[in-house]
Amino acid sequence: MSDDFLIVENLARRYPAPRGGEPLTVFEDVSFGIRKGEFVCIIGHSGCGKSTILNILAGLDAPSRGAVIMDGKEVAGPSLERGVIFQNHSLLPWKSALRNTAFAVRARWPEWSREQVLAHALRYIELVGLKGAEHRKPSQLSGGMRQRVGIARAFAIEPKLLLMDEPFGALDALTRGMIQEELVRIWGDTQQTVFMITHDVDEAILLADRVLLMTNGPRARVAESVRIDIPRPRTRTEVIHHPAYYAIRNHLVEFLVRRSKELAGSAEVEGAMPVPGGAPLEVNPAAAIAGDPSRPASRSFAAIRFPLKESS
Ligand SMILES: Nc1ncnc2c1ncn2[C@@H]1O[C@H](COP(=O)(O)OP(=O)(O)OP(=O)(O)O)[C@@H](O)[C@H]1O
Repeated sequence: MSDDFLIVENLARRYPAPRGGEPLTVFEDVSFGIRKGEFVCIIGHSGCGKSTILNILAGLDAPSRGAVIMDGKEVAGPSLERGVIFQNHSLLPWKSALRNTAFAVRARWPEWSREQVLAHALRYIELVGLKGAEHRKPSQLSGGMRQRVGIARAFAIEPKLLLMDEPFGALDALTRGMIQEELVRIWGDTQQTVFMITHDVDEAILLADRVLLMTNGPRARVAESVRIDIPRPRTRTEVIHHPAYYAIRNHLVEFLVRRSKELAGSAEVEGAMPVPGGAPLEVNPAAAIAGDPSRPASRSFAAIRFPLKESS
């Protein structure tokens, strides 16, 4: 029996065809596990079903087939045990940064006193670097600051599982980099279990313990689970100098450019057969160069962000 904290078993999501006909199978046979305290990113082309999977993990959507088990219990609806951060932080516009965070904290621990709630919320506001701006309303904050409030709010309720749907997608590169590093630090402090969608290969390498790679839809599946074998703590500047960095990066980019399409919709393609139970193939691109830091790193890919907006 698996000792994973989160178990995703043979998940499929189908939608009825708009005018009769064959239903649309967005993904099927999606199976993976996440250990407690693990940071897992998922990458795949636009439309393969990443947000749908995240919504199912959150309990905001239901699968057509399969199940999600968290901490031994089947996920059957939304719960404060799972915190979600979306690209649009959805803050309450009439409440300050502190009150937005406190609002969630009160919902999580209704028995707490007002002082306890505010002190707890303030701790997380400080953790995301917003001390001094805690009384500002969302309209008085920059996009990056608003996203930090969203992160503070999600971490403050100390969910058992934190789900993030492209949380930095709307931010400029500089702000994005700063907040990514803050997230690395906060995650290091809190050891949350995290599942995050990103289109940014470098972001995934900086943040994740493992990256799940999805084939193109329809009938998408998680084909590979790629280990990011780079020691922590990681910083953006140091991570790119690690000997394993380009091996990992090239593997991820190569999957997205070529194999995500080749493996799409078919488990019969040679090399694409998932291991029994639909679990993804375990890959460690760093293993080949482990113990050989002198090996020259290939730099064959320039900065690439996904999606490339293509169907299968
Ligand atoms: N209610 C619905 N009815 C029919 N099809 C739907 C519905 N909701 C989503 N879909 C389809 O499901 C597919 C997966 O959508 P989803 O948003 O999960 O993809 P994604 O991988 O997160 O995409 P992106 O990277 O662009 O955000 C899309 O093709 C979408 O058109």
